[in-house]
Amino acid sequence: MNIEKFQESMYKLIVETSTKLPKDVRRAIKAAKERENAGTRSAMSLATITNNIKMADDNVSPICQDTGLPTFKIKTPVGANQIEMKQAIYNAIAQATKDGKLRPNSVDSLTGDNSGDNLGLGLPVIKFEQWEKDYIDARLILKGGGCENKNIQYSLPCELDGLGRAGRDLDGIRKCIMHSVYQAQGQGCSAGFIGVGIGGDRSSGYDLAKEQLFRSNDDVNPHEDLRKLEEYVMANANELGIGTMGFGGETTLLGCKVGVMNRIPASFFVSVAYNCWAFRRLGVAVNPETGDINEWMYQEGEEVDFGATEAEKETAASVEETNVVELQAPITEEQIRALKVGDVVRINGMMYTGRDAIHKYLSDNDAPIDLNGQIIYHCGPVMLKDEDGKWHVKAAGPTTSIREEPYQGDIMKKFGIRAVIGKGGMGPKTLAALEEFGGVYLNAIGGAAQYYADCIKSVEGVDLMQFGIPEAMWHLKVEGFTAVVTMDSHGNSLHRDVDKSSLEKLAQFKEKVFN
Ligand SMILES: O=C(O)C[C@H](O)C(=O)O
Ligand code: SF4
Repeated sequence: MNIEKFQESMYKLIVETSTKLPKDVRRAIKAAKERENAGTRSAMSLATITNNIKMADDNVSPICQDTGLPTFKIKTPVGANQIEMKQAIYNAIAQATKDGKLRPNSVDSLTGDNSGDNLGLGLPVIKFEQWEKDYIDARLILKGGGCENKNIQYSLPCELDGLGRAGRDLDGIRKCIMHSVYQAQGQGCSAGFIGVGIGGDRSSGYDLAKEQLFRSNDDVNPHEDLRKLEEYVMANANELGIGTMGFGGETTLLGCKVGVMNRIPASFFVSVAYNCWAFRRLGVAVNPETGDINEWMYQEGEEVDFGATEAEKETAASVEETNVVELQAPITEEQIRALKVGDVVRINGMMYTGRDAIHKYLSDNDAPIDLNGQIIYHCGPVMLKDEDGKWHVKAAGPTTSIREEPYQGDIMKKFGIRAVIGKGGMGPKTLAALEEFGGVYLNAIGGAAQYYADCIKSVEGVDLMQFGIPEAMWHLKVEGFTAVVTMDSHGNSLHRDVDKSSLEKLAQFKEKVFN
């Protein structure tokens, strides 16, 4: 095999997967967009999402800043040198990271050190299998952390919120799947895709669930019962009304694929792998002699192009109908108290990134800069340094805020921070702090990393670089950065409301459907 050529083919697969959504995923997003009523928050979010997909296409830049945990599934003809292929994949991963197509995402679990090149113990994941065919089938999924955290595994029988008992039968499985969509809310950047694995043990069950994410979203399950189950979930999950980013709306789920394997008598697992709308998985058929790509997978059918001008117009139009407030830090308590859930804010000026490592750090240490009246952005961007040592933002969407729940309220009070931007919402502790102190939670559109990178006009500095690129505190100057107030200083939370109403709707699916 021409291994240099194979490495080049793997590099192409990585770049294409990170920057261009496959056609089956685009079709699902397009259909969701057509279902959503113009002018709603969900419609506005979907317009931002499609606009972002288009920008990623045009810029050949990551669709989302979290380029995930790369997982390769490779089938090789008997005799192919898998050791050599593995090294070529490592090289291609390191190169794609250097080129800003992947965020350095490989972190030492104990020390927190970022390897900087996406390599390290156990990463990337590469699963080889041999087969009788005469070509290499190489598939890649880049599954981000926010949606990965919303995976869930049920051990039947069990009691489920809203649904009651789930027994060891098809109907119990049905309840688990409906519950899995409910518990994800908008935190995994809904609308999402789910892969479900029935049976196995805890680890093979999850593997089976993830395996389902490699099926085309348009296929039909050949197993009769599973086909019925998939169709049932697709027909009913949207009734939960969680909507894009958990804003409420018509589309919550874009795909559901279910697989089954045997189990041992005592165990009955239903494992669900949740994937965000930024469903980045592609595949190629490679010639085992030349290393060239013969064919791309998941690319049947017409091009689904999200025309930028049309999307931009729609985004702008839906924003105009809402109350738009301009914000510039430092922000006063009075300005914050004037904001209400549902308002759209447009931010100009400075904001500072802070996510997991920074929140932990700030709870024990002083801030490196004066944060009084400032805005914290829950974001781990993709950054590149040019020859002059200047940093450039390549992708910069929000991260899931709920992880900072234990710290957020205390830190806002300690440093006088008036606004935090993130996605998926926060819990009761933060809501109480916002009310007491005069703060606001702003929801940006998860995954819209190109859209927000475009709003960032310059990088003015960086602190705490020892935490690595995604976790450092970046000083960003923005223009026209748009987000929605979803938690205000009057005790209102859109997230709490959508959770409550979707739980009520979930209870409508309590009655037996399958025997
Ligand atoms: O790590 C990130 O940038 C985001 C993460 O994928 C998330 O959804 O929270
Ligand atoms: S931020 Fe959202 S879109 Fe990006 S990887 Fe995380 S869950 Fe997916």
